[in-house]
Amino acid sequence: MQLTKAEAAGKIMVALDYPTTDAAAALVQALRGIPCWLKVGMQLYYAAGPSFVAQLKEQGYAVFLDLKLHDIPNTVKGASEVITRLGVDLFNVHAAGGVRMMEAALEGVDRARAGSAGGAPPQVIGVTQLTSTSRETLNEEIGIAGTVEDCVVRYAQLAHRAGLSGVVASPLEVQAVKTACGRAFRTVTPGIRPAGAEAGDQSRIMTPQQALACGTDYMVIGRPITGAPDPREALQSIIEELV
Ligand SMILES: O=c1ccn([C@@H]2O[C@H](COP(=O)(O)O)[C@@H](O)[C@H]2O)c(=O)[nH]1
Repeated sequence: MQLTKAEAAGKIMVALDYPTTDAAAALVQALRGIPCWLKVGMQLYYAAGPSFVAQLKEQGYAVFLDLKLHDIPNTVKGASEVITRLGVDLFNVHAAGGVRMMEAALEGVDRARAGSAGGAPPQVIGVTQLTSTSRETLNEEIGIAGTVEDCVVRYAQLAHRAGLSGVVASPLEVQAVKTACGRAFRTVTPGIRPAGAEAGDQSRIMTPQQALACGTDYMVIGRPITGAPDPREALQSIIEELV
């Protein structure tokens, strides 16, 4: 599939993993005009809170709030209701919480929407196995037998059954997830490393080009951009690789 630069940028979610609003705002400023998504994870959200999310939305960005909810259904429902009111485009819950918990997240979205003036609801996706998890960790520490792919597909099927829009998985599992849950079921893939970049704590990785060839819908990319001497240039060169 031939992508335009704007389409390629729209597949990239830049992970704003920073400890302060100022540091995150500086990165956002550096990327100005590139129509990528922005991902706010735990570190930045705990530091900056809802007001920073609101600022990103005011600037016109599509925002993925990556808080990975995992609690009893009633608590997840309440948190999802509040998150929906923030106006984010996408948020996630752990598929390991089970079907009922994931359904509760969607009920929270519906409850927020019932009292609102409208606008598109956020999509909710399920985290399968973290991209830092290797087969050894899965089998020997966590105690789940079988391959990582088997486990990811099982969790994806639970998320699908609950009615979620897709999952977070590594690009290595995209094809298996699509086969099991259908092409419309979204895959959001961290574990992206341009050729030569350090894997760091990520275990299941692919280059942006490989991930695109596997059919990923969105690529989450943090340190290869945020840790680069020129983050804007780093993002642009990834986009060039995809067109
Ligand atoms: O399985 C998962 C789920 C979430 N993440 C998040 O994605 C980014 C990846 O950052 P890099 O610097 O490109 O490794 C980060 O915010 C994680 O919290 C993930 O990596 N794996």
